[in-house]
Amino acid sequence: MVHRVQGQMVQELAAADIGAPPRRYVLKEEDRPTAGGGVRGQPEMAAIPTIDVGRLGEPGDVEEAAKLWAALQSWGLFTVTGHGMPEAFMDEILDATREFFHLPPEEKEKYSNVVDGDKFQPEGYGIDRVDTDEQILDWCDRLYLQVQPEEERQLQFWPDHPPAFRGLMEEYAVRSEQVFKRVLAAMARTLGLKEEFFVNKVGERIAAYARFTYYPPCPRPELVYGLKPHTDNSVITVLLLDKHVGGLQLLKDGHRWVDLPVLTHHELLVVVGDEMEIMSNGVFNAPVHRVVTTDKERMSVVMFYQPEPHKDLAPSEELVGDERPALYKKVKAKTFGDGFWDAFAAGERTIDFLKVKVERQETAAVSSAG
Ligand SMILES: O=C(O)CCC(=O)C(=O)O
Ligand SMILES: [Fe+2]
Repeated sequence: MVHRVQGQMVQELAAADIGAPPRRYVLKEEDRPTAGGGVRGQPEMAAIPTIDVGRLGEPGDVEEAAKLWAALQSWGLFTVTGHGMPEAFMDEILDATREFFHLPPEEKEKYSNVVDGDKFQPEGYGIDRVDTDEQILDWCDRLYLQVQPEEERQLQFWPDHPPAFRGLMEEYAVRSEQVFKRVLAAMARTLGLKEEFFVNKVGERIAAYARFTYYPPCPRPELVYGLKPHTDNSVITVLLLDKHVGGLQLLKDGHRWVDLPVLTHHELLVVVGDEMEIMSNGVFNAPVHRVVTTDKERMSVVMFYQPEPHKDLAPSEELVGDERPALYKKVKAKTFGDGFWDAFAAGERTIDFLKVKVERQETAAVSSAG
């Protein structure tokens, strides 16, 4: 893949008071958030289920587990309470994120994701990868860091400012992983499997990546995406969202965009990712989602949990049978993870881009005709 010169930081563009977003950001009419009419397409507000993760795995959690199952089947995501994180701590993380993005450009560029002149690499600060001149760019800047396993941290990309940033992220990595593990155990149990089932599949040295996204105020929100439609490159994703400004939308039933509510009570959001879709043989599906912008700045801190890179990703045998043949081919976790960046730049799902879905011949039709 040829890496083009990476574009400008969106935050600087927005600060230049340009009136309208440059051509590189403007969506084709049919892709705009307003397609379907009205402000932001006037999507409906999703009634997202809330799961108390503190209750999952405790005696008598039957009701909570049933809610989890229903949430996964109808939405592929849910909000989370009972995560044990103090409110002040969650606020501090979002405050530190805001402080980082509000640093002068030259301070942030110390952590640039462009190295050797024009070579993009995922970790660090910048915009997402630009592969072609035709690619329509998202209205956001981001900082991307591997946080687990600890030995894999590339601390040269971890901001020194604000000074609290590193300590907060170290603690958040631990606490967020607890949520991840609890949810993973509960998901296995909803399938009648042992609670270690998925944890064993992904390995003990789970990879966690943090994405801090900054969506600058946009002068014409109806023309751009904050973040284009995608599914997550994760087993599951744990999100800490801006508690003042919304923008996250979900594609429901394959055709209508619904707004996710602003989470004002220190809830987290958990989203099923592509790797879980494959491992569960499509019993759990990764929801397509996107972010639309407004005239206000917005932030999110998102943790992607991925299997150890050498692990195979494949439909679990326990979830494959005559009634439900394997829907996905086996692929190395690392191949899938690397493929995500190509797919994302191209605006495609990794599962489609890497052709991981099993193409079934029309055997039923043939045999019934024969
Ligand atoms: O900013 C958000 O609300 C969601 C971001 C997201 O979907 C992602 O980082 O994968
Ligand atoms: Fe996402």
